[in-house]
Amino acid sequence: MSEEKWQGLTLLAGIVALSFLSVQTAVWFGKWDQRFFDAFFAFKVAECIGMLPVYVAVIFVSVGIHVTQTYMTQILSMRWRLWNTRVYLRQYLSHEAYYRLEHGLEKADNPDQRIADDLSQMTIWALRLGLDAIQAVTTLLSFSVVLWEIGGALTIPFRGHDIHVPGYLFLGTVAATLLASLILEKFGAPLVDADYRQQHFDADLRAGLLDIRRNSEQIAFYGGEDAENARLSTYLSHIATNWRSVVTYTWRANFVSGFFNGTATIILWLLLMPKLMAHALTFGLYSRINAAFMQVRRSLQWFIDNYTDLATLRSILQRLSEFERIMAHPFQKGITRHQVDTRDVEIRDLVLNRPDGTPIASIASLVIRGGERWMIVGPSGAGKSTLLRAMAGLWGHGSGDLFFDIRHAMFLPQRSYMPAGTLRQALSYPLAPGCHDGPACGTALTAVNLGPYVARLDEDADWPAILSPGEQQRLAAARALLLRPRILFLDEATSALDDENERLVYDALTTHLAGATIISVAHHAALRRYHQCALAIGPGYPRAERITTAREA
Ligand SMILES: Nc1ncnc2c1ncn2[C@@H]1O[C@H](COP(=O)(O)OP(=O)(O)OP(=O)(O)O)[C@@H](O)[C@H]1O
Repeated sequence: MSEEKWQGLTLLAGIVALSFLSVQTAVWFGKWDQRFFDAFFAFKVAECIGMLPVYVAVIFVSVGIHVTQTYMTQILSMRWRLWNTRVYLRQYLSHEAYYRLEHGLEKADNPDQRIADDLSQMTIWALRLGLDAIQAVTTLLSFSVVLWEIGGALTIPFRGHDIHVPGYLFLGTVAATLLASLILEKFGAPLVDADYRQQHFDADLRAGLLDIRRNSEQIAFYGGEDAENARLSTYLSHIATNWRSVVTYTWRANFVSGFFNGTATIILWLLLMPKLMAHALTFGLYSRINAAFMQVRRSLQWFIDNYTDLATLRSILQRLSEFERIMAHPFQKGITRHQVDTRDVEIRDLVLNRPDGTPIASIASLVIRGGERWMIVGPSGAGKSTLLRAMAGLWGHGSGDLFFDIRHAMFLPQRSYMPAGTLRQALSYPLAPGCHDGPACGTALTAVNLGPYVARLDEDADWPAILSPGEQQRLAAARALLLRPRILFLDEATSALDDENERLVYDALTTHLAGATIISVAHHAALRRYHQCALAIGPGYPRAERITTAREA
């Protein structure tokens, strides 16, 4: 077991031990109360004053126990949250789980919220409720014994016989509390469903707001404020409607529990009547019975009082386990990739299907020799990007085998990712910013006509917003120049460029990456001259065809 886990378990054991101690101090206070009030009402002033120093000392210890327990719980909660989040992040960021969650057959909504919020909520709720439950059980056990012992037996005369009911105070308390709890459960149950729905509606609103942030420019161009307002208003109205149910159900549940709490002492008084009639009750004894009664009642009622919180925890755990299941669910792997240590790319009997099994395209056996440059063409929707996804291991629907140097291949999509930070970070992605020296970065940027940005390499700015789509595509091409892959796949990676810049980028790629195998998905006919072969796929080409072998480059 890791040191982190040991530390966590030690903290947990410490908290549980403090919880036992805290119950024991409460038991001690009960006994002390009885002795003190008996002396108090017997006017034994000196005895009362003599008992106070011990009382103060035990208060000191009991407060210390309580605050230390809270402190340790907070530390454990944070450690557990960090540990859980690290585990989830590792899973989320491995085997393309983040991609599968968005594009797989089963999607998980708002993964960001699950990792950031649900995990934090889960640790807080699970610890609080778990420790409270332990405390409730310990309290129940300790005070049940007290109530059973000091309550004594009740003798009921019945047809000339005396029936003895042992521990009648305890049994009476349990019966009354369970009855009240059943009534409360009946009134509280709809609140659980309403709370669950509320979380969903809140998440919808958050996701809607996030959509606006992500697509602010597109929405602004369309002047979509009214449409967005209407969409968010719908979410808000769901929240408002459900909120009314939450408030109504809360009112009902609170009323019932408040009424029971207010009248609980009457039940105790009624239970104590036989003792009172037998003159077997002193104020000290009453005070001790009252304290034990309250503790037993509260701990029995704990599960009902926390019914909604337990339901919240259950729904969080449900969401997290669903998320975990989908994360662990691998892509359908009908298409197999094989690592080979050459620059060749070989496709064997490839069939690309949609997730529902309908065919998109098929390519019979084909070998692209190392250093060759191929263009993949075909009408929109023919399956060009899907072919590249299969090459990248992101598409498994279909069958066939792909052989190439997976470890030294690079993929440039149409929209390249720009991480936040400096331009050097964006340029070096996915490697660390220090991997390439200044002159190498400068040469790469200049080669793709981004020379003016060389001086700003270390500027931390919102580069995705500053760089135009065409500049971002050129920056991505510069990444390839720096990374020097053996095989480069481009999926409309120059679609946003004018002819002149597109020519510049392809000139740079073919010159700097001489010897690399380049496979481009592109619509621009002008790009044909940079490729020796073209592979057409689509409905007009049931099998892929080599439509030209002329060396035009
Ligand atoms: N996740 C998906 N679920 C279902 N169908 C999909 C999915 N992704 C792609 N498709 C379908 O697969 C087909 C091929 O899509 P693909 O993106 O590969 O086309 P393309 O040839 O690259 O088109 P374009 O030239 O317009 O970029 C399309 O009919 C598309 O609707």
